[in-house]
Amino acid sequence: MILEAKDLNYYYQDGEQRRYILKDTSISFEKGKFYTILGQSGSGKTTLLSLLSALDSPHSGEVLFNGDDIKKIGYEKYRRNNVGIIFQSYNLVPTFTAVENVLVPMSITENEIPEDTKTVAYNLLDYIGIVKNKADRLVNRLSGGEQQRVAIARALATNVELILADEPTGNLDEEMEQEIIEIFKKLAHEHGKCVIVVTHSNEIALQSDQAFRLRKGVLTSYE
Ligand SMILES: Nc1ncnc2c1ncn2[C@@H]1O[C@H](COP(=O)(O)OP(=O)(O)OP(=O)(O)O)[C@@H](O)[C@H]1O
Repeated sequence: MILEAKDLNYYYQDGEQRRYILKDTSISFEKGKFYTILGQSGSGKTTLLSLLSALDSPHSGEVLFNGDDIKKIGYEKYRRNNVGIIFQSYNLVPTFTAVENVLVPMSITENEIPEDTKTVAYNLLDYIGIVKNKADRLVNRLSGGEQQRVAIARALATNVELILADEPTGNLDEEMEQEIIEIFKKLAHEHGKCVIVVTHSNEIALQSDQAFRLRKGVLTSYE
């Protein structure tokens, strides 16, 4: 098991009341599989993803990466070395080119990466479908689908085994959505990554190896 969440509780205080977004939520993930977590808007998908990626911490419960509590690994260290995150709104640096965006995580990771980082970054972008002349363009001069690809390449840049994505095709048309889904499948099935996508799209859920549904703070298997 590469990633495990155990009895996660997360709530907002509403006057005297606690409004639970996650209630005793447990879930586990293996390498080589493409997972989806399906839920309606406001169901807590982003919250769950932010706990799995150490962008936030639960009120109780724990997240284990390869059996180690990510709190013990250190949230920052875990983010720097173990997980690639793809955000709904890409979160790219707009004043950087595509290749410069991919170089950012490479400059801060402690993972072993080849010395010629620029070549690695260009190759990664090319693999994801961003050719050289687009790789040298400022990211805000690229289309939404292209920016999403750059965000995927950036998430892969530190050679992590775990990829987490928040509604990664939310801003894309159907054709582009399918291309991105194919990339996720390939990363899981050909490169052995663990890919976890939160989404409200049934279409993506149907194409994943395993799907869960999040509703009222409770996770169930989605058939
Ligand atoms: N600071 C806050 N105070 C109170 N409630 C909050 C706060 N931030 C988020 N929430 C609520 O927590 C719930 C879960 O939010 P979350 O962003 O995890 O949902 P989501 O499933 O990702 O939704 P979407 O698909 O719309 O992005 C929502 O009902 C939201 O209104």
